[in-house]
Amino acid sequence: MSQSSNLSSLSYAKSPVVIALDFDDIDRAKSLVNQLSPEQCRLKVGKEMFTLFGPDWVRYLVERDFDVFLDLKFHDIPNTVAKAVSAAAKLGVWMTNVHACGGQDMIQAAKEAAHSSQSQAGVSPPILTAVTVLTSMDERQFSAIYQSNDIAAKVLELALLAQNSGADGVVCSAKEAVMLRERVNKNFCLVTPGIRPAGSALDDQKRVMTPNQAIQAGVDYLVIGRPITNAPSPVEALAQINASLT
Ligand SMILES: O=c1ccn([C@@H]2O[C@H](COP(=O)(O)O)[C@@H](O)[C@H]2O)c(=O)[nH]1
Repeated sequence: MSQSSNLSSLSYAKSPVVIALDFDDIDRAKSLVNQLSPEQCRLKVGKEMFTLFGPDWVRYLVERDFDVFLDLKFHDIPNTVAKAVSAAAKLGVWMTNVHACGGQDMIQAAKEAAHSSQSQAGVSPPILTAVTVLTSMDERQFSAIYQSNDIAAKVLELALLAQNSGADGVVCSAKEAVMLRERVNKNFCLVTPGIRPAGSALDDQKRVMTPNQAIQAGVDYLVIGRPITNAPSPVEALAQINASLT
């Protein structure tokens, strides 16, 4: 089945897969991007590629009409985060994010910055998401920080804080999606890294689900890096993931 016919069986105009482009070699990244189309996937630029290659790399992807998630997880005083989000919005990114534990004032400042910058730049404002508890955390690591084993309760607390502060959604594990879907607004967006097709290496991810389990749990966007980028054929790996979504 072709990639486009795989997608036509879904209810999305575009695939919900966001490929995490975590490369230290820009030529390898470009070679992959040049084999992809904006209907097959969105693209995520994180700390590694942004630090190595900067805003020009983001512009390269935006100019090719990809929805770009700038995943820099801002966490600082409100003024600093607002200015960083404003800069991201002016790059024309589709989504950017902050850490929810930066608090209400920081998230509100980020949201206001996203909206005011987009009107100056004449582009749509980026979706603003807030990171709850990293998907690389298990109960052992979590309890060393929070003196509790209840990751789901902290994810819910941070998601409600984010929602009440104006964020459009959260980054969480798909394991928390069913619980969140019952408690957050219908259009609050759930973005989930820690996605592993059955049989894939977990790497440093701890709270994982398969792509289709995540979609069934109510996730909006699946962030997937190494299972695609380290595959013998990343394009084929993406096609198989898209085809697995029901
Ligand atoms: O809680 C989080 C937040 C962000 N990430 C990012 O997602 C990708 C996941 O890549 P994989 O190779 O599929 O593990 C990566 O860029 C992380 O920085 C996350 O994993 N968990």
